Amino acid sequence: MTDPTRDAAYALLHAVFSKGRSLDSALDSLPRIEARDKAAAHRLAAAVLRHAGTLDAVLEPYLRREPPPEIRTILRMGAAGLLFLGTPPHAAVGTVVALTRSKKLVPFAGLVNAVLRRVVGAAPHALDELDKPRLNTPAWAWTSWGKEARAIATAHAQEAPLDISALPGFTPEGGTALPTGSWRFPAGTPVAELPGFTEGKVWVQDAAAALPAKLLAPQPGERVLDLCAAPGGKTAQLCAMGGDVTAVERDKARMATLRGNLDRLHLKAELVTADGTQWHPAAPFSAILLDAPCSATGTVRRHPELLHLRKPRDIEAMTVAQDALLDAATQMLTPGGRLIYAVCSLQPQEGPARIDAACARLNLKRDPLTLPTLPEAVTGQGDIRTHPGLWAEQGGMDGFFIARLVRA
Ligand SMILES: C[S@@+](CC[C@H](N)C(=O)[O-])C[C@H]1O[C@@H](n2cnc3c(N)ncnc32)[C@H](O)[C@@H]1O
Repeated sequence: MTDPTRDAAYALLHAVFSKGRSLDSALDSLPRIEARDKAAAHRLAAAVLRHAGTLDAVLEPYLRREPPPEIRTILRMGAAGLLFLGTPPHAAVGTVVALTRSKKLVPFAGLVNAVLRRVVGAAPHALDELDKPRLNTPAWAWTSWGKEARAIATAHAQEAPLDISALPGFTPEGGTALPTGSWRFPAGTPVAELPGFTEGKVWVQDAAAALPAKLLAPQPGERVLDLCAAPGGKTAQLCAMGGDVTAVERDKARMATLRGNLDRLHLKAELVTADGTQWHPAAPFSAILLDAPCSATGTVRRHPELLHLRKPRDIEAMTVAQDALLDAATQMLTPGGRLIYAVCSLQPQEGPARIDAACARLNLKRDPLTLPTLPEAVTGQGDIRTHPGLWAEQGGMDGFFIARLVRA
């Protein structure tokens, strides 16, 4: 017998590995199945993506030659069930052998059965000697993360907690108050069950993602530009702080999501659907938030497919877009005005290197930041760099790079 969970998990992994799709978009296009099966399939696919390097190292001694990619996926699924999800051996092996047959890979069913039975035998100590963080991280990413690489990669083994931001004056019951002002709930908490969600008092936003708008600190009534705005977590913060916010977003569908999010929170901003590198405001702004598109390597805990899909050349391509947006934002800034640049990336090319280049090319200078509630995130240059290994005991946080610039 095959089962709906294994079928759906295989479909998710096929979409990621063979079609380069994100896990979220693959989940959206699954055929209709029970919510419980869908959640279990998501958990299994995410475990394979998070631990793929470790799973391959466990399987390696039992494979005489490279199996077809479909069989490697099936073996990883069986081993992930056994080693990371506590699936009983007969179920972990039996279901993926049945899956192998149902995918018309019958000649490999014996191999899958034999290899996974060896893993069952080795299971109690199969992971003991392995350098799991290193095995699960591509070499280019590990090298680029410098001395924090091990802490970051270790944190990637866990699902991220659910953080929220709340409107001023609202206290989300049952949440843990974080020093930076966000509220934390355990991973897997259903969003609709969050206190204040249906009343439009809170929105989902990682603790690190909440920092850029706080660091821009708009004055009540100040005209503020949010240049890459959707889905609008930071727009909501800027509005809630009393800013007179203009939110620009290029993608129509994402702008519709932003509009829905602001409506739910009863917040108002001027919404402009436009390419931020082409749009010209009627008057310049004294405060701009540029939360630029990026490789998103700071969000691997939430999107474990990212390290399988991203390649170094994608990061180079992002820096071109980031420079163009920095050029455009500078043109929209009043003399003496401040610009917060943020990316949810751990890659130095998308962070400090973009700011060094902007200061050399444009009429801008770095204005060093302080962050008394998270001093360990402040770099020697006065930028902020968070990563999932910070506050590790409390569940970590997304990786963000944030810099403040002023126009001379
Ligand atoms: C990192 S996300 C922004 C997240 C958002 N600030 C928030 O807190 O919810 C980057 C956004 O920039 C948009 N974008 C990318 N290039 C753009 C451009 N040239 N002009 C305007 N928006 C752009 C993307 O569609 C995406 O929605």
